[in-house]
Amino acid sequence: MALFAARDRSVHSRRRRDWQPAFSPQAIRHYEEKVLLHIEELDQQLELKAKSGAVDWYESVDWCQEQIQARLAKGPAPELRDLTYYIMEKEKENNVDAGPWLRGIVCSPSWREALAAVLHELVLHPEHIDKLHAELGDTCLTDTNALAELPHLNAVIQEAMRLHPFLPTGGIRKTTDTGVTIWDVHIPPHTTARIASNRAPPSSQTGGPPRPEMVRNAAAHAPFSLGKYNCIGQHLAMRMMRYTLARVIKKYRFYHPPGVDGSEMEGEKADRFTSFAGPVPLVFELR
Ligand code: HEM
Repeated sequence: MALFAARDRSVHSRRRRDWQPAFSPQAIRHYEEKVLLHIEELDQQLELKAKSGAVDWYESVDWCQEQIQARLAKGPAPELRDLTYYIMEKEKENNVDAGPWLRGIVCSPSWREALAAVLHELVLHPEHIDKLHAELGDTCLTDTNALAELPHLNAVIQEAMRLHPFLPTGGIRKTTDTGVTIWDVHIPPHTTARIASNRAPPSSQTGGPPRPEMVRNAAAHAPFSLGKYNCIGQHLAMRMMRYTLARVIKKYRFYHPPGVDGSEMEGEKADRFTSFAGPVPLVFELR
């Protein structure tokens, strides 16, 4: 059973405690060496295609994921500093075969779709591409601390995740023996509830990312969910996104090819974004 599906609190906490060391800052620093190699490969793919016209963003990301799938098929590197090996070994102790759903996470639609959302919003609001390019300036593109300090880069990522939530309907939660009252609504005991994410107005109405003056309560935006079941990979995911975007923005210009307007990811269609699997055609040009 996948970690997030473990509804028994004590089972979940025990398994999550086992996972925690795999997401410690030291462990993440170690994976980053590998992540940066994959970003380098993605960049090479983009550069090749930039020379030959339109690029479907997913096609390049899929290529990277195929490389990861192939590596997983060979079996994870048998050392405890390898994320997949560590988790599979820990889950074996819990009698769980983590292989199938771990593959789902590592090749997760979450971060690739979050990145597609950022690129989509940037193409609709290209003035932010220029602003990000200026903000990046001489920043070292592999310095995670420096990238984490860039306010516009982080605001753009957050705003794109708000407009295109990975889980538009929120995660599933079950009430305990007493039920729960939220504002004036009582949810009875032992009831499964799905919490709707904040429905965001389309970016054409908000003027695109980011609009700090529109933020009334920053805590209302929780793209990685909250509490004991929140995303354990969120710091890794944010770092991967910052590295990838910094590289792409620094090196390329990108826009929709003629006849494409991005409407596939807007309006009502955006509500189905989680399962969005269509092409995201963008033209990439070397700066
Ligand atoms: C932008 C990228 C990502 C987004 C938006 C995201 C979002 C989420 C959300 C909303 C949840 C909570 C689900 C719930 O409430 O039931 C979750 C859980 C989880 N995520 Fe992520 N995630 C991302 C990337 C990752 C990565 C890169 C990893 C690991 C390498 C990861 C591993 C997990 C795990 C293991 C859980 C279950 C945690 C638990 O139940 O204790 N996620 N994620």
